[in-house]
Amino acid sequence: STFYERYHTLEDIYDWTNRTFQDNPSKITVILIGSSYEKRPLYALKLSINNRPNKKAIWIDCGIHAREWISPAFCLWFVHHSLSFYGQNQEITNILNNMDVYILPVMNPDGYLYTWTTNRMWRKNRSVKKTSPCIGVDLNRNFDANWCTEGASSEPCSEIYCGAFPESEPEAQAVANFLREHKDSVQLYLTIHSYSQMLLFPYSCTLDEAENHKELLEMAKEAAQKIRRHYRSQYRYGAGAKTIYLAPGGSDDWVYNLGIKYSFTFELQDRGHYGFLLPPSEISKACNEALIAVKTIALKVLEKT
Ligand SMILES: Nc1ncc(C[C@H](C[SeH])C(=O)O)cc1Cl
Ligand SMILES: [Zn+2]
Ligand SMILES: [Zn+2]
Ligand SMILES: [Zn+2]
Repeated sequence: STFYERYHTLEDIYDWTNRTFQDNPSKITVILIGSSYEKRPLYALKLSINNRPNKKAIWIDCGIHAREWISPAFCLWFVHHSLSFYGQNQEITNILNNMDVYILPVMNPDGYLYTWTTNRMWRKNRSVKKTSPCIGVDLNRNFDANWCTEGASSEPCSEIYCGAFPESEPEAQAVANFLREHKDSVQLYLTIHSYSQMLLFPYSCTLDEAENHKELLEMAKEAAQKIRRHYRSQYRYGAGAKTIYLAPGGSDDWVYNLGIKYSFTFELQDRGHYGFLLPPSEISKACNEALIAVKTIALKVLEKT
């Protein structure tokens, strides 16, 4: 439907969340995992097709960075595709028969709203610090992974401000708490960003290699190859520090160190032509590419366990 080929306001996404639950009460549950700095709810959808005992799970968060609008669009796209094609598409059927999926469409609702009302290029959350006129923490520098070392800034006015301390921000704390509670069932962590068309995995916070580096590289490579074959788009892939930049405090690194060994950051379309301002006409291609990557990686995780 064309609903999924448009960007949606925060209000629309809350309404969509509710409607999706109402329309699929046996497959969807809505979980309040916390609230934002400005007290907006952080709702995650749990997609669970059957109640097979001790099923494993996938976690997908979107919208950690406010201006990266293609990210929440993908979370909605993923839920829609899963519900529409379960039982028809062999890959999604296989994944959902064996795994539950937690989807957090907007991890940074205050920032997302701000990009609709005030500043389209906003990145951070909207937390206020008494001792500074500047607002916001980069939520992807606020996790406890080499926190606030090189690649982040302790300056509140910086776009990569790490916050007062690890998990100082309620949005980061909500996700970290949920994953700490569910680390034994969540096997695959995906966090969706834009832009630059990359499939990244730990570490970004250090140049050291992750202990399952070869495995992660193989999975990312296979996903990038499938995207190229189906959509002729080039996605670069590799460990974050070498592939994009050295940066500490990211969610993927923290989740990895928590023990969830399959952890990826997707940077979706494009490569800079439109950048964060990817037009709605490009949403379907961008989301279908991301979908291929999610399916490829999820199926490989299934094979391994
Ligand atoms: N662990 C990480 N993984 C990926 C990235 C890249 C994103 C791209 Se917008 C960022 O800069 O926050 C950054 C970090 Cl700190
Ligand atoms: Zn549709
Ligand atoms: Zn980002
Ligand atoms: Zn980015």
